[in-house]
Parts: sequence; structure tokens; C-alpha cells
Amino acid sequence: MDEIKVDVAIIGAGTAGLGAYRNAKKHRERVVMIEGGPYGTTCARVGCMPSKLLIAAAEAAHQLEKAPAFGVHFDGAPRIEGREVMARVKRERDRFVGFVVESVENIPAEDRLRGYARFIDNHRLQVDGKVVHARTVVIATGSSPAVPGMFRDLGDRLLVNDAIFEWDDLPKSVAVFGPGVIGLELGQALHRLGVRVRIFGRGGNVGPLTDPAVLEKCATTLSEEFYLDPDAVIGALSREEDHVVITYKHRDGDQRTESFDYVIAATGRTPNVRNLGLENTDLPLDERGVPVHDPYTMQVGDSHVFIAGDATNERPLLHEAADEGRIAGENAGRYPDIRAGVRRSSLGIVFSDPQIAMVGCSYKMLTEGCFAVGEVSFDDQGRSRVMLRNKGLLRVYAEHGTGLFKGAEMFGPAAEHIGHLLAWAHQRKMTIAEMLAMPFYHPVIEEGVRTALRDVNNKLHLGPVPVPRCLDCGPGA
Ligand SMILES: Cc1cc2nc3c(=O)[nH]c(=O)nc-3n(C[C@H](O)[C@H](O)[C@H](O)COP(=O)(O)OP(=O)(O)OC[C@H]3O[C@@H](n4cnc5c(N)ncnc54)[C@H](O)[C@@H]3O)c2cc1C
Ligand SMILES: NC(=O)c1ccc[n+]([C@@H]2O[C@H](COP(=O)([O-])OP(=O)(O)OC[C@H]3O[C@@H](n4cnc5c(N)ncnc54)[C@H](O)[C@@H]3O)[C@@H](O)[C@H]2O)c1
Repeated sequence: MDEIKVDVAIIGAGTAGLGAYRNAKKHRERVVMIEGGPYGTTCARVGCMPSKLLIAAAEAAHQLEKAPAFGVHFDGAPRIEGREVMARVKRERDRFVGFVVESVENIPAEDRLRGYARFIDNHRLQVDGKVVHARTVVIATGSSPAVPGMFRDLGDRLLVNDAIFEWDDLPKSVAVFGPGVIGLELGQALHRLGVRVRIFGRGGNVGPLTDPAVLEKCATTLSEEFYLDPDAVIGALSREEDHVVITYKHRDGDQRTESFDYVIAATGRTPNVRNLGLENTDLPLDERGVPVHDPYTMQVGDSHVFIAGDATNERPLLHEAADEGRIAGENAGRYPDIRAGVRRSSLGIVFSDPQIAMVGCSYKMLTEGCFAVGEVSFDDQGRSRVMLRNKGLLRVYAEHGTGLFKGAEMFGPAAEHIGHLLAWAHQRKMTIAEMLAMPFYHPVIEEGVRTALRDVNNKLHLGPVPVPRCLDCGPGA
């Protein structure tokens, strides 16, 4: 068998792997990046980008539906051409993938190896008919959809996110299992594009939310638009010809049986560590088989192996994969002289409408009693109401005594932008008083943030009781 000797072997050419490659190359000559699947990254091919393209089409349809409420009418019913929707999704997706593939192909051919890698021992990887002997290794193998056994018999009527972006046309109906991030984004988008959608959850979870008040607001608001049961009771589920027939307890209490074109499993993702041959190494593994690593250096135990991206099973988000890949690659190149990398404040955004934002410590992570909660409802917030986007709730958390801003959970208008503002304040370790001293324009959605900050400042006993409908701040602030 051919044996190739390298300084650094990187397993996976996704976002984390590409970042690792670039950074390892700064320190070592012989770096090889091994990829078993297609080039292009999960983000561009089947993740962030195609999902946002589908959501953008859904938003366009929704704007038309909302227009009459502003007194803006048009003759005839809006028409959604599923084929055109999917053609744009795929065209634009292919454009993004093309950029990634182009940059991968600019990497020298001798630094790229095709095939699935598997550890033979601590330093050797088997890749097709070759053996790669590496001084250090970066595991950047991403994650895959976790599909529960209950869907085993559905055959081609069962889909995960990847297949949706290959559709030529929109189906008539889908049952989405899992109202997590993927289920909410895709389920709502398909609903707005005219697909009959039911979303079934388990255990009451909705998106990544942990704050019961925000979760309740989110679940109630979204349920007004489409069928969403976060704690569904499924009686039966079977394939009948080209359909899936589901019997479930409807939220109204009745037993219903409905037929769907497809079931979409959006029931979580698992890190791709199972088939890596980790049992042939002496790397420390946790109970899920994920190598135990330091989140600042990405080093596995005190070994020569590093891990990055979704494979870590920690923060499966694009910007985290990029940061972790950079740190892991840098350290794989520097080994044994490794350095801690900079980690940013936690930020998560869900592109539902209204959107969800998670900043810093979640409600679940905070310890009872040591923090205060301030909130604002967007139901009557001035600018949100002007734009007919007045649905939502923001809750901010701050530490008693210091007044430090600890985190926030939000379901509401422009959460992608508010989330950034709050995450930047969190990373700067600002107090609520310092945040309140920042400029707030009028009339903007950020005035709602100020209301929540004032509320928490008062609850920390650091500020006065907020004036309801404060006219000094402008109407509707
Ligand atoms: C539908 C969807 C929407 C998303 N939307 C967002 C979003 O809006 N914002 C956001 O921040 N995040 C989003 N994400 C998450 C984001 O896409 C991921 O966190 C990110 O792409 C992970 O990058 P990665 O490099 O870890 O993995 P990947 O890009 O998946 O790369 C891993 C690579 O490793 C390869 N590989 C696996 N095993 C082996 C092996 N043994 N040998 C060789 N190669 C191997 C795989 O083929 C793959 O190419 C979304 C994900 C999905 C599924
Ligand atoms: N906007 C974004 O940043 C974005 C978008 C999509 C995906 N992602 C990333 O991808 C990851 C995976 O997303 P996901 O939505 O697959 O996972 P998730 O963990 O967010 O949600 C899974 C959901 O499925 C439910 N569930 C599990 N088993 C079930 C069953 N048998 N029946 C019904 N419901 C069941 C869970 O309770 C949970 O609500 C996310 O954690 C996120 O990091 C990010």
C-alpha cells in the first residue's frame, strides 16, 4: 500500500477543514486535506445558503400576503411557481458552491487527497488504497442528520435537508418532525410557499430556546400561522404507495389522520466521528464517542490530534466552525508549541419569521437567584407596529451586584440585527448601565431593547422604575 508522509493531515474539506488547511500551511510545508464527499462545504451545498434562499422566496410571498393590511392591493391572487422557486434556489446555491469549489481547486493538487479517512493507529490514516502517516491530524468531519428509527420504513418518502434543495418543484404537503432550527426555518418557508405543512415536536422544544417565556411566545405566535405541536402525540405512521399516512392527536384534542407527500426529519444532527476508526487510537472519547478536547486550543487530550467544526458536537454553527478550524490548523502546525485561540461570545440566529436570537448565556445556563431578567414585548413596540412586525418577546439577563449583561433570548422582529448588538455588548463585557448610555435612534426596533435594559436595570436595583410609554423617548418607543 502507498504510504504518504505528511506534517499535518486534515480530515474534511468543509468550512473548518479549509480554515485548518490555510492556517496549518503557515507553519508546515507538507499539509494534506482529505475529503471523502463532494467539495463545496455543507454550508454552501445543503446548509446555510440554500436554506436562506428558500426562506427569501417565502418572504417574498409573505410580503404580498401582508400588503392588503397596509391598504396596498393588487388584482388577482399571487401565484407561486414551485419550479421557478426551486430553479432560483439551485441556481444561486450552485453559484455559492462554485466559489468554494474554485478556491479548493486552487489548493495545490499534491495537498489534496480524495477518499474517506480512517485511523489505523495514532499517526496513520487509511484513505482508499493509501496510508497517510501524519505528524499531527485535524478532525474536521462535520455532522450528519440523526434520523430516528420510527422513519425506517418510509423509503424515498423520508427526506433530510440535503434532498430538499434538489427538488425540481415544491411538493403539495410535508410533515416535518423536529421544530428545532432546521425544522422551523424550512417548515415555515414551505408553508409560506403554499405547501401544506405540519410540524411535530417532542418534549416541548422549539428552536434553540430555553427561556420558558420566550419559548411560549414563539410557539404560540408560530402556531397561529401554521400547525405546530412542540409535544406531538403520534399514533401511527406508515407508507402507503407514494404517501406517508400519519395519525396524530391534533392540538384541538381530536385524533386526525392525514396523508403527506414527504416526511422531513429535522430531528437533530450527530457528529461524524463514528466511522473514523477512533477505537484504533488511544484518544480520549466522551460518552457519544466524540474526542475530548480543549475548546480554546482544540487539542484532543494532550495528543497530536485536533478537532474543529460540527465534529466537536459543541456549537454547530458556521462562524464557530471557521474559528475552530483556524485554531486547530494553527496548533496542528505549531505542535507541540500550541496556543489558546480567541473564542467569541456565543451568538445563534434562527431565520424564522419572527426570527430567534440567542446571545451569551442562555436562560438554562444561568444559575437561579444570581441574575435578574428584564423584558420587552414587541406586540406594541412603535417601529415594529408601524411595519406590522409587532410580534415577539426579548428577555435580557444581568448579574446582581455587578450589573453585567450576561445574555439574552429573543423571538421578534430583526432579531438577526438585535442579536449582533447584544453579542457585541456581551463580548465587550458591558454593564447594563453602559449599554443604556449608548445612542438609541427614534423610531427603531432597538428602542425595544432599551426598554428591556431599563427593566432589568430596575430589577437589579440600579435604575428607576421605567416610565411606561415614555414620551421623552418618542411615541411608541
Ligand atoms: C440546513 C442547514 C442550515 C444551516 N444554516 C446555518 C446558518 O444559517 N448559520 C449557521 O451559522 N450555520 C448553519 N448551519 C450549520 C453549518 O452549516 C455548519 O455548522 C457548518 O457548515 C459546519 O462546518 P464543518 O466544516 O464542521 O462541516 P462540513 O462543512 O460538513 O465539512 C465536513 C466535511 O468532512 C467530510 N468528511 C466526513 N467524514 C470524512 C472522512 N472520514 N474522511 C474524509 N472526509 C470526511 C464531509 O464529506 C464534509 O465535506 C446549517 C446547517 C444545516 C444542515
Ligand atoms: N440558522 C442557523 O444558524 C441554523 C440553521 C439550521 C441548522 N443549524 C444548525 O444545525 C443544527 C441541527 O439542527 P436541527 O434542527 O436538526 O437540530 P435541533 O437540535 O435544533 O432540533 C432538533 C429538534 O428535533 C426534536 N426531535 C428530536 N427527535 C424527535 C422526534 N422523534 N420527533 C419529533 N421531534 C423530535 C427535538 O426536540 C428538537 O426540537 C442546529 O443545532 C444548528 O446549530 C443552524
